[in-house]
Amino acid sequence: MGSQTSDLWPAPLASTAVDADVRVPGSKSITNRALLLAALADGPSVVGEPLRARDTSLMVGALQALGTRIEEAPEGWRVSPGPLRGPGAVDCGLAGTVMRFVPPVAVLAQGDIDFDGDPRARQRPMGPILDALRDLGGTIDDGGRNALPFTVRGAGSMPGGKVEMDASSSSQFVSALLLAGARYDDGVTVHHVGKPVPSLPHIEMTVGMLRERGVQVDDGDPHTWRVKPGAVRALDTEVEPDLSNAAPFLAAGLVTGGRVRVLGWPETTSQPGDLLREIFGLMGAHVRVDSEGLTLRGPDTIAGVDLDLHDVSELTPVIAAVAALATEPSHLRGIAHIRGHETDRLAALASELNRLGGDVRETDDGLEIRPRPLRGADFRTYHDHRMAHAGAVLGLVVPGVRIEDIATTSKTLPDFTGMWTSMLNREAAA
Ligand SMILES: O=C(O)C1=C[C@@H](OP(=O)(O)O)[C@@H](O)[C@H](O)C1
Ligand SMILES: C=C(OP(=O)(O)O)C(=O)O
Repeated sequence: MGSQTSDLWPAPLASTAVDADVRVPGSKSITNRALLLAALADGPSVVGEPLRARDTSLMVGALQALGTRIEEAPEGWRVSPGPLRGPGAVDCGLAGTVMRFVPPVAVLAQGDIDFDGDPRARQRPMGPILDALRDLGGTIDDGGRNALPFTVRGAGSMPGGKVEMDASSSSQFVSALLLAGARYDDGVTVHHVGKPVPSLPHIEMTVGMLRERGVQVDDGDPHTWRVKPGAVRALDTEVEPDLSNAAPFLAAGLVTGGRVRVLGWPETTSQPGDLLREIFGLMGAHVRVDSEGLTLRGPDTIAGVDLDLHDVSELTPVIAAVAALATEPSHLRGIAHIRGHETDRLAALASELNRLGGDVRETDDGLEIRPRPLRGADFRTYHDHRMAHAGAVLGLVVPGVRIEDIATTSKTLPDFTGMWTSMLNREAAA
């Protein structure tokens, strides 16, 4: 990969301060939860304004493989639940939300469901969720790998009950059990044991979306979540813009000292990307939300930050890119688990920022970034959409950055290059 020139995208340099309105498509995390809950619901519903990207197509394909009908509707996708059944095959691609969220549904199907994904997907942590499903009464044949590929031998129902699980390597293990748990005979009680669970806002998103659909969830005790058995009510919804995918566009305003407005920023949200307001504010940006959206105005110089990103770890690549352009050192902490994301993001960020002449050191649980003048080079992305976003941000101000496999952005933003170019041409990127 990356050895051929055709794989390299010359990242556009910003000739002036960016000044643009941007519309980002729907949230990956909300779209895939809404689809899955619609497939488990007591009637048909519409997922409006969904994200249409690789991760959400994979979720659609997975649910269809289990017997759900999903069709185009004027507002988005109409989901008609059917009896869950195998045999079937699920391609997880590199989507954490598919490989973690769908097996707890597959145990409810009648028949065998085979799961596999991209080569890197086979290395992403799966053990805790597979063990938990077995403890709750499911049968999974993984050849002793505790990882993809595996077969869920669906029995048509699932006992459920109480389970202990170490979710320190991904919050998605907890979300996965909660999302399907209402359909288990005894519901589900998940008790986390181990180092702190990362990305807690994503678990809060899961709990909120379950409650919106009438599912009773008790999250009052520390490290414990209880879902009562019962129906998941069908609900027509509209997906919010993906605030994590807004990160590179806002960063463009920040690093060029320009202005970027992300249209339709929700007033209240469970998305961790909302924390960008605070984080980019600490880095010197002026940020304001009004009825139109969020407007960021970039500073003359970028401040260094010392941040624990445990709760918002998917924002790390773009924050690291901005930190490399600051006037002071930064320390990003609490993110050991992102070594298990699309790639080992700590290793990838250190290696690519240093390839551009940066001075970045990996720590056990984060990165130390000491800004240095950067120079153009080929920026590797390791099949990671957010590495590509980081490279594009750097390329705005560092001449000669070429990004390997920019198409990897299709995981969550198929038209990333179109949106990026429109932003630089001062048009609203729709
Ligand atoms: O539940 C979700 O939709 C997600 C949870 C988080 O996973 P981790 O807890 O593995 O970081 C996040 O990083 C990922 O992008 C999406
Ligand atoms: C970690 C991420 O994705 P996934 O849902 O595949 O875990 C991400 O999008 O940053």
